[in-house]
Amino acid sequence: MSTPTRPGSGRIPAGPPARPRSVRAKAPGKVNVSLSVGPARPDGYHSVASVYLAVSLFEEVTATTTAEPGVTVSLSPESTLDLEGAEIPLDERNLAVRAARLMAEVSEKATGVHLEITKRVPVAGGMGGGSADAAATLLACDALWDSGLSKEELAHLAAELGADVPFALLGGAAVGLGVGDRLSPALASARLDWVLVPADYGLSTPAVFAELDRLRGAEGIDVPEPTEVEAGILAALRSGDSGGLSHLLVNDLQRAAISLAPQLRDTLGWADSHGALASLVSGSGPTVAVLVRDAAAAAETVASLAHLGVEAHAVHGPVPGARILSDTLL
Ligand SMILES: C[C@@](CO)(OP(=O)(O)O)[C@H](O)COP(=O)(O)OP(=O)(O)OC[C@H]1O[C@@H](n2ccc(N)nc2=O)[C@H](O)[C@@H]1O
Ligand SMILES: Nc1ncnc2c1ncn2[C@@H]1O[C@H](COP(=O)(O)OP(=O)(O)O)[C@@H](O)[C@H]1O
Repeated sequence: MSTPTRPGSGRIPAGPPARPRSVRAKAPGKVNVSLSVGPARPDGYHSVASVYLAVSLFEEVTATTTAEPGVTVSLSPESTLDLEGAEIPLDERNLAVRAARLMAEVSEKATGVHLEITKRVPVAGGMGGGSADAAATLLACDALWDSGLSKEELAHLAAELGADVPFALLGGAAVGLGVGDRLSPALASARLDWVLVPADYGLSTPAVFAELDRLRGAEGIDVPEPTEVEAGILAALRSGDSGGLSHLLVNDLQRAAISLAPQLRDTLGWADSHGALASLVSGSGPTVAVLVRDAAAAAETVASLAHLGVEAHAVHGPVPGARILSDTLL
């Protein structure tokens, strides 16, 4: 994969372009339909084999050139999440800010930029919301600064930002190997319906991986490779066979997430006794992804949960990866 060259070396030149410009992009959240986790590697990451599915809950990022150099970020009041308790850093730790800075390093015409993020994907929920922000920002800044990076170059930058960022760029369905960043797109056009049940707390991804290591103790674990399970999942995704898929969902991180948040058992149990085809914790959790028969079943499940005071989301997948929505001279 080619590495973009870095003319700016991280320096963001002062001064606005001739006319301010604003680019809006969106990128989807994801569910890990399968997630097999191998042993910890020397760099602290774990090898994984995962089938990713992009779902119809989108983050949006509007990148606007500014007169001041540097990158600033804010959260849009259009966000559908309750952002009160969500711990989203609004400084250089924000994944969108990191994405803009990285893009500035490789863009001749980088300017100061303000990022406004519309949050819809549960924060620290195992659905890759921050990764979607980063993917949308890469695409928006690429357009804003006429960087003209290839898909390959964008994917390379995405992998520098986090294991899940390349998939948020790509979207659809894909098998992820390595740390999840080595992606092979899967043929999947049939629609699958899900209900996403967010929790009112988050789980830290590194903490969940560490808990899995603790629970496994000295168990010998092999580096995961795609098996018949992944092949079966891909076949089910191709044909939209939700019944077949329901027997194949697997997430090695689920027991670690449950160990840290035992109340997850209640959500999984509720889904199984209320008509779900299957349910599993998404990624490192705590969002629970419930596979249902069709859109009507999804609406019924959301309504039943609403009676219990739980706000869930009816979504479907696969959906496309990061896309530009608008590009405006102000
Ligand atoms: C578990 C998964 C499943 O898709 O998603 P989430 O539940 O976070 O959405 C991913 O592997 C998360 O990807 P992402 O959230 O991008 O992780 P990163 O920011 O790159 O890594 C955060 C930390 O998670 C741990 N980590 C992440 C990925 C991986 N394959 N092995 C790991 O051990 C490492 O401790 C790393 O320092
Ligand atoms: N743009 C962002 N949106 C949400 N969280 C972010 C963002 N940038 C950094 N973070 C930090 O990353 C953590 C994990 O974020 P998120 O992507 O929502 O969850 P997950 O990794 O479980 O999919 C958050 O708890 C937050 O501290």
